[in-house]
Amino acid sequence: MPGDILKKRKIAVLGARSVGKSSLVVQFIENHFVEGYYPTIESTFSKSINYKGVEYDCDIIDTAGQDEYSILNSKHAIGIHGYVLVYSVTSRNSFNMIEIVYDKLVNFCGMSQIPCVIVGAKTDLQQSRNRQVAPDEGEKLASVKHAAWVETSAKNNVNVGKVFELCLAEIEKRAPGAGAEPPAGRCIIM
Ligand SMILES: Nc1nc2c(ncn2[C@@H]2O[C@H](COP(=O)(O)OP(=O)(O)OP(=O)(O)O)[C@@H](O)[C@H]2O)c(=O)[nH]1
Repeated sequence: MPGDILKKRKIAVLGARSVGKSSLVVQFIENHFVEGYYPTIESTFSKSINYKGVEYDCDIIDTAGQDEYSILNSKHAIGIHGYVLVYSVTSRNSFNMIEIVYDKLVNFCGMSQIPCVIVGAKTDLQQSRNRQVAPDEGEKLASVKHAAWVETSAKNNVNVGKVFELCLAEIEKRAPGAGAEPPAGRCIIM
């Protein structure tokens, strides 16, 4: 049965520096929160994710923080099935970076949209520091970009698993034949 075949999916996590990309990935993979800040060069993690009864063998690529002048690394666009674009709800600049990174990706891929989830991270800090990005701004940007959107706290483990479920949902709804059973006796594209 097609549902029994392990499907490989590559997900890249991008966004400005220090927005919490690594913390989100580490919380998801290793179930703990990293308090200190250790700038990432690049790390790849593997995890099997069950989504709608199908087991997906996922590579999650945690990338170095970007700024508006960063050149998109082709490794983060070629062979990637879906994207997690992270901003911090306490940083307007990091929110502005989402559109810049998104536009670089669609230009590079030559597509009008990409499977993507936009993540507003560090919601636990909204009380102590000023929240700079309102939830409806995140939601609106996501709707313009045909992306999913969610707010998270890696520290309190809020919505961390949901990020990757939403990403798989975005990938699968654009997959060839999505929503339809593959015709019997034909090849299935993995
Ligand atoms: N309070 C709080 N702090 C967080 C959260 N997520 C990350 N941090 C802190 O924010 C800082 C940066 O987190 P990282 O996960 O290293 O950020 P990053 O985006 O991977 O950073 P780069 O590797 O530079 O791109 C660290 O001190 C984390 O402990 C969160 O949900 N809540």
